[in-house]
Amino acid sequence: MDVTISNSRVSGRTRAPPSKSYTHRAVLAAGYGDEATVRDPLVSADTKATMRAVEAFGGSVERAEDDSHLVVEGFGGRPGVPDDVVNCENSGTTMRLVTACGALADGLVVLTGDDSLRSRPQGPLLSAIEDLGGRGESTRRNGQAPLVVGGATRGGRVAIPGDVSSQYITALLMAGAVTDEGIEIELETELKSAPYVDITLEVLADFGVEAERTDEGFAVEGGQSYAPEGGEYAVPGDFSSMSYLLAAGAVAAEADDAVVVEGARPSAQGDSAIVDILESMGAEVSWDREAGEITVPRADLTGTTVDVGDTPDLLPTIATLGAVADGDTVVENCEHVRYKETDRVSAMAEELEKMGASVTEERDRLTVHGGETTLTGARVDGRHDHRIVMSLAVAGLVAEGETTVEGAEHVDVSFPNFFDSMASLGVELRRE
Ligand SMILES: O=C(O)C1=C[C@@H](OP(=O)(O)O)[C@@H](O)[C@H](O)C1
Ligand SMILES: C=C(OP(=O)(O)O)C(=O)O
Repeated sequence: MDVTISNSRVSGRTRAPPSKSYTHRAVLAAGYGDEATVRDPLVSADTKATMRAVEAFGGSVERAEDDSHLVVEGFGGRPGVPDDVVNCENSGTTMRLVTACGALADGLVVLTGDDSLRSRPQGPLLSAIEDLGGRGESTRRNGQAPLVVGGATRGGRVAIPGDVSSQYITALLMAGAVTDEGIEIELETELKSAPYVDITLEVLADFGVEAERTDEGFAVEGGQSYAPEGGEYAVPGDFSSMSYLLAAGAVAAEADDAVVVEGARPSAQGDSAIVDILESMGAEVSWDREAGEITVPRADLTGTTVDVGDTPDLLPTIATLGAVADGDTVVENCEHVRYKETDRVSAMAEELEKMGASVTEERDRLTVHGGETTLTGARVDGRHDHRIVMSLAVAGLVAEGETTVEGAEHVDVSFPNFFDSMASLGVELRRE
């Protein structure tokens, strides 16, 4: 599907979808347990992949008709051996979390995914599983999926790099809790995307599982059981998804009106940094934390410098904001953003350039030279990547003329009703 966006003004209220990261963890945590209800889940292409994996391991996931909750019957600690290959489609989180879970099976589990997922790095997690006495192999021996894992790993001590994906740590902590020996993780390099491990520790604690940060990394004891208090777990709103709505307000709100985004209760999400980033660019954002509402009026944005070591998913949003702002916006510490659904550093540089922006790309840094030209509508490629699609759609709000984003259906990965939300804020768009 292509979506064509006209230069538009926005105003009114909208609600952020539930968090993808929390939903993945809650569904798998419930899978490791006996039974739990997950309230306000994100039901999207990626989280459905995790739900199917829980079913493949012997659990079941029943969706309420209105998707207001899920009832998950778990596989009770140790996963069964699936009848078939587990297809994680486009979801890195699913593949990493399910790889470590699959290594607990008393048999072999085969994991695959789409073209994008089969090009993302899994090598450090496979090596960690082998070091823990399990089997962790890439069929092509290139550290990428398809993967074969299993061998009923008992846990132990393992060293792993922290600068490729924090999802390896999340995966080992979640699986480690049900091993015999527990897992101690030593970080060989600095941890990037660290707030995502904080999210994991928060969800584990809410499911009654103890894990901790140590001097060397992280540790989880074995022999634990997953069970949320009262049998229920509620998912908070998603700040990465929210970033597009807030950015839309900052670049295109009506002169006398603002955009109000609901579902913004504080949580461990690093991507709530979008509020500070917008403020540092000159937007007057107000966040009522108790009500969970963020209000953003339009602002004349100025460039800023952002280190995205902790917040890789914000890079596409910041790049778009930088293209609209006056002066340079520098995104630093972004090499790990190249290992996502696509290389998002290059993707944003090349697609914004098609709209007339001036951008300098370096391995670990992206500089958007704002204010040099006005953005012009163009035909841009969403790169089969939900975040590239949504960021380019926001740029389209202020570009002269029409912007067509190709492959816009990929928003279904994290924010299935993104274009409905944009239309409800007043964006003029056509889906073809
Ligand atoms: O654990 C998670 O839920 C995620 C961790 C991050 O990935 P990395 O740890 O690979 O940077 C992030 O980019 C991804 O969207 C979601
Ligand atoms: C990188 C992302 O997710 P995943 O790693 O789960 O594919 C994302 O949502 O931006």
